[in-house]
Amino acid sequence: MNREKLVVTIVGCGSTRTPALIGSLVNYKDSFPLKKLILFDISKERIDAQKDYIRLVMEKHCPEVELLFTDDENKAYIDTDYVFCQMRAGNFEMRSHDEKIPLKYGLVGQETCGPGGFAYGMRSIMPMINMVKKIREYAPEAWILNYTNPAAIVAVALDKVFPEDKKILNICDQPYSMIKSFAKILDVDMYDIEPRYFGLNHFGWFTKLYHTPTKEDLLPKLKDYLTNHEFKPFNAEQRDPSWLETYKNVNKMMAHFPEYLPNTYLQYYFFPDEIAKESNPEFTRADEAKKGREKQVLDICRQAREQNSLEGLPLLIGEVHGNMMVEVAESIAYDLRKVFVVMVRNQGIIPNLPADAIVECAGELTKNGAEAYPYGEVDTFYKGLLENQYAYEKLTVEACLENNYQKAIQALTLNRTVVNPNHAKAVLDDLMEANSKYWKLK
Ligand SMILES: NC(=O)c1ccc[n+]([C@@H]2O[C@H](COP(=O)([O-])OP(=O)(O)OC[C@H]3O[C@@H](n4cnc5c(N)ncnc54)[C@H](O)[C@@H]3O)[C@@H](O)[C@H]2O)c1
Ligand SMILES: O=P(O)(O)OC[C@H]1O[C@H](O[C@H]2[C@H](O)[C@@H](O)[C@@H](O)O[C@@H]2CO)[C@H](O)[C@@H](O)[C@@H]1O
Ligand SMILES: [Mn+2]
Repeated sequence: MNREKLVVTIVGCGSTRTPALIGSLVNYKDSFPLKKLILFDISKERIDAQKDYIRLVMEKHCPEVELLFTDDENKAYIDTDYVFCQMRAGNFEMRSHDEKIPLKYGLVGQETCGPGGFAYGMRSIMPMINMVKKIREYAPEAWILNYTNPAAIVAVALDKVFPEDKKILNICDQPYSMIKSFAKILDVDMYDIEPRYFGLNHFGWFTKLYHTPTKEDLLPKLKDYLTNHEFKPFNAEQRDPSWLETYKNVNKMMAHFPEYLPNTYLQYYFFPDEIAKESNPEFTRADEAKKGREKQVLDICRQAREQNSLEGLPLLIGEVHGNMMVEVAESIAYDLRKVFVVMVRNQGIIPNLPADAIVECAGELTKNGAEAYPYGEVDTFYKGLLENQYAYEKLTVEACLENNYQKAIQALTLNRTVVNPNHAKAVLDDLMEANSKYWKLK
């Protein structure tokens, strides 16, 4: 395969998902060949923590690829073709506040949903806007593939600020991860499943699962299986308890609404009280991820640095996040028209939802970006849920861009995990205090 070699920049390379992303780039080096890999982060400390492992892996598997590690945003985007963006404004320290503060008020504490997702969105919007501006200074034609969360809020903000920039694609790996889990249950190849899907990011439903070799819709068969089997992720043996609980709640949601298969994130919007009550305010997902993935990856990187070799160390591969990032870029780079659940401006894909909503639906990734399949109108139940959630997203972005406290109260009051304006005010004031370094509303 003789494909043009590319320059890729990873923003937020200090992410503990980066070593596995490097493994995915190695995995796909023939079909997504690199000329240069630029690894950028604002924290030199976090770059240095993983640099040796990454360098050793690339020297072993892709010695021809030029590597640049930098904390200088004026070096990060020179001649780049693809920007993989995975920053976390405020790091896990602020994620922990996002997840713990709402629990003080009996509200869901979560990374991307509810008041935690609101606060995270308020922190992420300006750094993401500044990043796009900086990229466009150096690489006006580069594709910006954004994974930074909360993707729903970030996507609405970037679309509002850069409406004419056609080379920004926001992406979520949860549908991809769920399809991988469906494939294991159905005993088919995940790449033979072509989904149909509708909703917003972290707030959507699978409606069809076409098996491309037979054209059969496998969703009825999967739903039948899930009536008497717990839904488990494909990699259940490696997942932390909170994720297993999350996947199990899909069964619970389908008991009420059996028509479509819900994204796991809908659990927070249908069962907010139960989930808040079952949460441990001393040990939330941020703590679980630090104890799990973060510790495992940093230990491997530390050993590589100390021994200056990969001896006895695994080649980490991103079975979901990393592989998907590369497959998305590959499909765009070489116009492969691969089908993903993508985030696009609605504009009639779902005619009875706001045209400016950023919806999640199935589509093909081409050299011009996502070509979404028209979905059609959604029924009243879903329309009510989605219009309410999009109004929350839109008001959150406006509150941030206008520093508007009242719009923040409206956004949180609309959010299905909050509802009561007394709770909205209490949690907003507490989150604003904790986030005073990042955002302030008047
Ligand atoms: N879209 C999806 O489905 C999906 C999937 C997985 C992770 N994520 C998101 O990816 C991001 C990374 O999460 P993680 O846990 O892998 O990473 P992490 O929290 O381990 O590290 C994030 C890195 O971002 C860096 N950073 C912060 N602000 C930055 C800025 N302005 N410019 C450059 N770098 C900056 C930090 O220094 C840190 O090294 C988060 O936003 C997370 O929610 C999204
Ligand atoms: O709690 P974390 O930090 O482990 O993951 C939060 C992210 O969860 C989703 O992505 C998951 C995916 O759903 C899961 O199955 C597994 O493969 O890891 C993925 C992340 O690499 C969600 O889509 C993201 O938005 C969250 O940030
Ligand atoms: Mn996601």
